[in-house]
Amino acid sequence: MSEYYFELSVKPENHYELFLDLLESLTEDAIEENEGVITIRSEDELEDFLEPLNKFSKALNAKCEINYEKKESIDWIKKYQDSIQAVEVGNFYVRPSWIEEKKEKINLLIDPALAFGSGHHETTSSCLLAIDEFVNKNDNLLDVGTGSGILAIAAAKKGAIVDVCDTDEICIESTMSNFSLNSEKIHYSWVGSVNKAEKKYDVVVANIIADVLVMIANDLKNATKEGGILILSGILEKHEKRVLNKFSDLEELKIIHKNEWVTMIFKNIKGSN
Ligand SMILES: C[S@@+](CC[C@H](N)C(=O)[O-])C[C@H]1O[C@@H](n2cnc3c(N)ncnc32)[C@H](O)[C@@H]1O
Repeated sequence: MSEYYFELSVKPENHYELFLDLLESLTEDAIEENEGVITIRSEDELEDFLEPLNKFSKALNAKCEINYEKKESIDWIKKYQDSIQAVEVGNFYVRPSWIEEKKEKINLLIDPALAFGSGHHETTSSCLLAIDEFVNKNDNLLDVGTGSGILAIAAAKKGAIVDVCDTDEICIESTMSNFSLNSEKIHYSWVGSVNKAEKKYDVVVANIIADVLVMIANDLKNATKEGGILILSGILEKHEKRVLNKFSDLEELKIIHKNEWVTMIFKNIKGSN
């Protein structure tokens, strides 16, 4: 891509079609027509067009505004990539593929796609901190509402055996591709929710909104082993009490507040609801 391009714009007050015909005969570059202005952009200089245009205007006795500029090119892909930053959360470093790894961190490679979960949101980063603290090697973990798969990948990097589910099929596809980007394996995945879980887990993590967490509370507890850990997030402070009440039969281990978002970590002391 060149550093510069050239832009010629022509705004005839009359004989618009004749000017358009002339420019079409002069160039093979694309011509843009917008509100009476004809514009040509090219990586090649367009200076040679000025003389014929001026002569044409004179011959027609037409009034015509002509502007010619050299402009700096914008690398849109680079601009987009620069707008996406890596984020450090505890021992994790979440980064897109075009940002260099940090050798001293647990790198999570997540390329931004359609699914939620880049690590920048407070709920995701709080869950990452909880995973770092409460997930151990060989734990069986279920990520409910996996989105991009970021939490499941973090757990897999800590040596957990991970299952994922999401009600949105696109998220499962996105999770699969992010797992292969990270050279990690999903043990089992399904489209749907926690009610379809076929076993109990050492750790269940669910970063979904408060209303849904309350609605599926019994299924979340059922999927967590006795003595297992349940990590809940996606809860706005105004819903904190309601969610705490719904899970009051569990032992509260930790509550993380980040801005207006709350993340709760419980131990399942009964093994079921
Ligand atoms: C806020 S995103 C969380 C993504 C990722 N786990 C993270 O922490 O960044 C919530 C995800 O939950 C999914 N979801 C919503 N309701 C669900 C339900 N009842 N069961 C399972 N997944 C659900 C959504 O499709 C979405 O991908």
